[in-house]
Amino acid sequence: MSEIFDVIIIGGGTAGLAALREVKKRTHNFALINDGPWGTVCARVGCMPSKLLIEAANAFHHRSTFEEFGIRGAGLLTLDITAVLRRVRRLRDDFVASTLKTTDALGKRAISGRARLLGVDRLEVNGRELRARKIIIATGSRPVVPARWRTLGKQLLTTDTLFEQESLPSRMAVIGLGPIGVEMAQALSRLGVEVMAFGENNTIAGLSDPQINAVARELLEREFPLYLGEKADLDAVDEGVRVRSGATEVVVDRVLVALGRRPNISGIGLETLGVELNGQGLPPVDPHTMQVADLPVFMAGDANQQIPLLHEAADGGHIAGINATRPAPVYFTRRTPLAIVFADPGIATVGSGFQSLNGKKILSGEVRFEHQGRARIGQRNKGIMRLYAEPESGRLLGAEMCAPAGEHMAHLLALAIDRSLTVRDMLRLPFYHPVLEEGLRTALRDLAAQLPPCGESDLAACDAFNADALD
Ligand SMILES: Cc1cc2nc3c(=O)[nH]c(=O)nc-3n(C[C@H](O)[C@H](O)[C@H](O)COP(=O)(O)OP(=O)(O)OC[C@H]3O[C@@H](n4cnc5c(N)ncnc54)[C@H](O)[C@@H]3O)c2cc1C
Ligand SMILES: NC(=O)c1ccc[n+]([C@@H]2O[C@H](COP(=O)([O-])OP(=O)(O)OC[C@H]3O[C@@H](n4cnc5c(N)ncnc54)[C@H](O)[C@@H]3O)[C@@H](O)[C@H]2O)c1
Repeated sequence: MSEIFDVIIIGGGTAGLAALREVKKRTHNFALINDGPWGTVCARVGCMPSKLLIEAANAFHHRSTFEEFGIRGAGLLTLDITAVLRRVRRLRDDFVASTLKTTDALGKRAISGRARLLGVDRLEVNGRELRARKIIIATGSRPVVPARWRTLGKQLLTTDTLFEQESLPSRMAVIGLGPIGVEMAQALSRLGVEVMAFGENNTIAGLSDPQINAVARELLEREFPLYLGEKADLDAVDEGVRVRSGATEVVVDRVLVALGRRPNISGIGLETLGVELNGQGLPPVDPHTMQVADLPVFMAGDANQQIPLLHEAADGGHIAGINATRPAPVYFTRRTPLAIVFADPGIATVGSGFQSLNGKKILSGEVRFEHQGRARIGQRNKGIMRLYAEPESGRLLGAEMCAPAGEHMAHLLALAIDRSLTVRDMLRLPFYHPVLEEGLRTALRDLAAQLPPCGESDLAACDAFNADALD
């Protein structure tokens, strides 16, 4: 007779750990199975090491503002790239260790091995069959690398291998300009690598508003060339790797491939669940319960390909963990959409992005940061933010931006959208002076000018001075 667990979680990443946190509260009869290294993609090879590299790159890049501030000698500063990468790994190891505390404490209930489903209540791992009343699939995702490109060997990097490098080459191509490509291309360029970036689409970093995209492109192009609108292809040549994209052909030392990520579902036996799988081999998953069809099976995190972001993986795992330990699933309302790309200026989409409002009647308000007072003070006066609102009510619906302090502005806007605040509600809030958020207020005023006027006794009607020092 094989063992019967209340819950088996497959995948010890962020979604799996979030599920575990909930499952543990309700039963001790569970198992967590993880294939490959423990420690989560986020901490090992994702969010954390990428942000570590970006911070070092931006710190070095700030020397370009020193002369204007009156600080001399910036040209004498040098970069010890080996030390930069060593720090990335040192802090990365610390972050990984923080996640291992949870799984190390599980003892025999943490199983290292590759799980394969045998049905809705059975799976196989390390040649052993386990049974479970409920199963949570949280197997994450991995970088897409075309089979033909794999022959490039060590000349081809992904974010799985980038942070393990001891040094960086002189010339690199970054292929794919989604969030990963944009973040890493800018960081590598700021760390002194000659970067050439290729994207098959004309839009970058997940943006959909053409005006924001145009500004983001223009700002990045000041730092390194972007070749957009054509699929890139690679070949090994004597001098390195040849990248071809439309009429462009360049030879580089190494290539960072950032073509997207694919759910880890091949060979895990989803076909044994007895539900129809879509073209990508995925079963139907309710984003409010994380349940797979009406089965005692749940699927969370990057594995279900719904919203491949850390906080969404954590939420999905949380929901799956609760629902896998209840007789009937609870329906959860998901958070206001928020996606941030840690470029400089910061790129973000909040609430409904421009594309999702396509065809709907909306008002848009805009600010450009060239003349914004605080941004000029800090030499950060680049970028644009556009807000979208409902014409009748003035309710904020969404925003896209490539703006200084974009990650913080995006959170403020997410709060406003989540609370269904209107443009006037927001203009009634305090804006300290001089702060970058006054730029956000300018965009709100742009929207307010398109709405029916409010009364004189309402501070929301407070106009701009049209003076850089005061707005
Ligand atoms: C470079 C990079 C930067 C990122 N930056 C950000 C960011 O700044 N902000 C943000 O929100 N998101 C970011 N992300 C995305 C974020 O990291 C992911 O959305 C998140 O880590 C997904 O967590 P998960 O639990 O679904 O998967 P994972 O953490 O990948 O966990 C899945 C686990 O399941 C294991 N597994 C797979 N198959 C099996 C099997 N058959 N049996 C047992 N175990 C299996 C895997 O080995 C893995 O350990 C970034 C991602 C990358 C790659
Ligand atoms: N800051 C963040 O929140 C953050 C950072 C990094 C990653 N992530 C998450 O990780 C996921 C994966 O990121 P990603 O940037 O790898 O994927 P992505 O799918 O967003 O972007 C990949 C891009 O590569 C392009 N591409 C594909 N083949 C190509 C080719 N041959 N030549 C040129 N371009 C090609 C695609 O058109 C696409 O635009 C994202 O969806 C995101 O959710 C988030």
